[in-house]
Amino acid sequence: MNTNTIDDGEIAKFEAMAAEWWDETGKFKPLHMMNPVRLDYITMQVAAHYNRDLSADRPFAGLRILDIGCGGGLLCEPMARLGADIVGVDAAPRNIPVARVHAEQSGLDIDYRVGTAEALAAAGEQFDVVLNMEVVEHVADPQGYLDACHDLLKPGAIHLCSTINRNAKSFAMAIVGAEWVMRWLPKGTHEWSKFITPDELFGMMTKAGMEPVDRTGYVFNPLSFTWSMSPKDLSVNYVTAAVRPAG
Ligand SMILES: C[S@@+](CC[C@H](N)C(=O)[O-])C[C@H]1O[C@@H](n2cnc3c(N)ncnc32)[C@H](O)[C@@H]1O
Repeated sequence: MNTNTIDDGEIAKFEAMAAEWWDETGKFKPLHMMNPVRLDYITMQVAAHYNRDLSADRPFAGLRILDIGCGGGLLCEPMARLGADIVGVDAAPRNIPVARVHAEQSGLDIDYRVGTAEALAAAGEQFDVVLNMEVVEHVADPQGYLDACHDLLKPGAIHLCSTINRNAKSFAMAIVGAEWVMRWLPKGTHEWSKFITPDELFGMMTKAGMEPVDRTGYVFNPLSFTWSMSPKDLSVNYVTAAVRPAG
């Protein structure tokens, strides 16, 4: 594989915000608000795929999980608490010390590294689960990125990927609403043209060699300020599950 998924402009945006990862009222407020619903989806999909009992003490013990584009570790930490052997990788170097310090303060053992999916894949690393949440809309060469994510899956492993749909509503909600009106994110955090429709994402995953198995929306309620899952409404934010065939 010969790709470079790093978009220097995107990495610079995240470098500038790195200190704010764990500030629930700061620039990553949308991810903090979204986290409970994302985690429900991830835990349910992983538990179902590997037949794990979520009422057990460390239900993900023995599972090697990669969180690619891990940012400050908002997803790595709950995975570590569930017992997973978790590796968090991000292309923005400033994110990694922030993630490491927070994990240390939380008493969690997480392997954080600066890097990319393609570098890990070239090194032959493989995982039982690849988490790929809110990253694909920030990379250069999304197809090359998903090809690398495929290679990072052990045969039979599961890939969970969330992103933002591309349509008039997502422009209104994710850019005008979140960046210009609510000012949750700095203007320019998202480029509408880099958003990906669910069909496009499934097409790229299939081309990469994965078998898509689920797609679900998550929807923001502006009255209750909460997020919920919606199997029918994928008009803005959505998450997908796909597997690498076993043989
Ligand atoms: C919107 S944040 C999502 C962070 C985290 N996945 C979460 O959902 O909490 C996108 C992250 O992807 C990282 N990123 C962007 N391009 C990347 C690439 N090519 N390879 C790895 N990480 C990348 C950014 O540095 C940033 O931390």
